[in-house]
Amino acid sequence: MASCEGKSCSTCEHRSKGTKDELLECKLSRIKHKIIVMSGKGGVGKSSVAVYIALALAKKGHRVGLMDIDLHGPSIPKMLGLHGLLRISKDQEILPHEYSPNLKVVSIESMLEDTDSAVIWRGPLKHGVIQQFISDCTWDDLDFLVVDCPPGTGDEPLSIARIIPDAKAVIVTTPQEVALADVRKSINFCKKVKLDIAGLVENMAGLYCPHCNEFIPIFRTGGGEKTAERMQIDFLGSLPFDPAVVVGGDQGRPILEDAESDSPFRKAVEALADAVVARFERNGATGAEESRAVH
Ligand SMILES: Nc1ncnc2c1ncn2[C@@H]1O[C@H](COP(=O)(O)OP(=O)(O)OP(=O)(O)O)[C@@H](O)[C@H]1O
Repeated sequence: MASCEGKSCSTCEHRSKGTKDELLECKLSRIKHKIIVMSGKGGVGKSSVAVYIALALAKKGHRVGLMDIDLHGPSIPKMLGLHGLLRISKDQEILPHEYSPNLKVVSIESMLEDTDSAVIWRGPLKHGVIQQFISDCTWDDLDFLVVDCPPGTGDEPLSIARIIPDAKAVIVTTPQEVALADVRKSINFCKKVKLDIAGLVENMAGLYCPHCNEFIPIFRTGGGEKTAERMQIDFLGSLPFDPAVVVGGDQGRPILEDAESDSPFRKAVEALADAVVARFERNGATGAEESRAVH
């Protein structure tokens, strides 16, 4: 079988003659770094973290794909103000939404006629949809693929860990000590499915008062860093709570788009993207090796 060697998979022999697995392998070989964003529990801001990491990486000049596999509650198109169904090319490839020249986005929501319809699929069917998403998408060459999973350790994270064996997990948590149990659950899941861990991100870590700029640690602070240390995984960074993130998410206009903004949230997102790049380009011990040391 001829390899793609930089040509589009839609024209290489994998599409017409290769097996599904060959096509998938071919597509994955063209994506340098794969990030799976996950969390032990819902509502910690996992999708927002996925969106802001992807946006910040794209703004720094990396070619980024953002994939929403939260099949039961996809939120990424809404957060980015993307409307309409995904188009299918004449070669039957899925054409992602082009949010910006460096950022392409696919979501299950953009494949459904009725976006309010509840998706009731069982594990094997979900696995097939996720596999097809990756192998049938025209991603071209990417520096980063950022995958947003539903909360918990169910079918979707399991499928994606199997489909993309060289991915690394970014685990999102909030600063409270009680979040520790959920982080431990995510780490155990990664160990079980042999998914490397890139590190931990703490979200909603305090609020800067919009009037006096005083820092208010709503959910306490520093819990994420302490947790990462205790679990022997990398701490990638902390994002403050910013009411503008909620408004931006609801209006489909992420706050990084505001060129004037010099907010603590924006600076924290940029630092987080730098930490992600450093983590993925660093040689040496992998997250899995580090997390294996956790008892
Ligand atoms: N740092 C932040 N500051 C302010 N609001 C935030 C922040 N992070 C997330 N939010 C808001 O919190 C809400 C939940 O965020 P999000 O949907 O990203 O969470 P999630 O963990 O992906 O949820 P789910 O469990 O449904 O997948 C959204 O309204 C989002 O705008």
